[in-house]
Amino acid sequence: MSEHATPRRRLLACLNNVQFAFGCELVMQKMMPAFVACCNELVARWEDHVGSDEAKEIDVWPEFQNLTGDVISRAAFGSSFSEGRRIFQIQSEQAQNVVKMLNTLYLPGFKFLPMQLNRRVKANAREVESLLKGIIGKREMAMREGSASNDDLLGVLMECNAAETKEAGSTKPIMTMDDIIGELKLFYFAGMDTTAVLLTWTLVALSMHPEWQDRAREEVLHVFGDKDQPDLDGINQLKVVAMVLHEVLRLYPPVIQFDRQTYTEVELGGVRYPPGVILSLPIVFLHHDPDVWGEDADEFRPERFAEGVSKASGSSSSPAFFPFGWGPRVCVGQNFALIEAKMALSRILQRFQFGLSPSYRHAPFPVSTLQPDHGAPIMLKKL
Ligand code: HEM
Repeated sequence: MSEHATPRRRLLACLNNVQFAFGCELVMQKMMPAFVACCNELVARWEDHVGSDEAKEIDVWPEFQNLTGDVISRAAFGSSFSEGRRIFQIQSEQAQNVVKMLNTLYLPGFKFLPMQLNRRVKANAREVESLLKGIIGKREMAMREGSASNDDLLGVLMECNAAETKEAGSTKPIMTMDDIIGELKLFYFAGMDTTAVLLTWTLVALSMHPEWQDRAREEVLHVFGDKDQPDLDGINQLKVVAMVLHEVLRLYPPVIQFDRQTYTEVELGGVRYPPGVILSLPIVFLHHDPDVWGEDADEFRPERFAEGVSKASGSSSSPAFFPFGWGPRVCVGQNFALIEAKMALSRILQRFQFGLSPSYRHAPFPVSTLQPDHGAPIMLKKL
């Protein structure tokens, strides 16, 4: 990296290292126990819930939010998991508080008034910061003593930060404590509900299409049998499950659009845009475009992805499948999310048969992600 690199560019380099880490088989191998533990806890809880009854209803949407929150906590903080879990609970509450704030009448300066909600938001923010500072402080000390592990996200970030700081010949760390706290908070927001909605819509789709549920289960049982610790090798062999997840990501992209801002004058589709123009990429519309996907664009047909993502959109020459964004700012957690989803789905398919509850109402609704507006009540039956 050039010596003229700005702190922001170096910070991005750290983030790219995280992307590399999540793409790296060795790091993902180290995170597998966290995934297995959380998925097995979920399956055990569902088994208790169903008991010996014929079939029992469960709203899988909050269940998957808990699962993905737990996974992020464990993957991000390793042994400091319990403090991580508390941070996840507060962050979830903060997200609801933000929605409440957005739903109140906006008055300038409102957020500075000592209202109950404002006080709660500030107290939560202080608690998260202090918990994160505690965890980071402990890890810094362990790094100095040479006893820190780098098999969690915090370890990867701190190790990259130390290496980048050394390379820059700087006496001050490239990423400050506040930067690291900001990145960790971002990982909760970016990685929790996105993966939870992916899993939720997958269970809904497989309930609506039992033939695909059977095919996916057949594959999982073929690869893992009744093994309760699915491994990365097996996860990488799951072709039908991957096709199903891609088709769900196409029909119900968790992030329905993302924006880009021009920083120089650019020409796009014959139109010249000056710097500073915000362009929105409507992922959800592209994913449902019949010109790209064919007349059955709105139908659930995982076989589109049988020959991989690039061949799925037929004759279209431009990329039309963007669930994780595109380009240098593509989602750093896509590998993480897909492994997590495959693992959870494998464990569920091994143990349960499922279908929609009569109380289910299909209402995908964009909040921050494309969420089920009335939850996702599913009937579960032990196999
Ligand atoms: C199904 C699950 C997920 C979906 C659909 C998803 C989607 C996205 C999208 C569309 C973006 C914006 C990309 C762009 O602007 O080009 C993004 C960014 C990001 N995602 Fe994900 N994401 C998922 C899971 C995760 C997970 C599990 C993590 C963390 C463990 C994560 C961390 C991030 C981060 C940190 C960014 C910002 C990257 C940057 O600004 O450079 N995501 N994600």
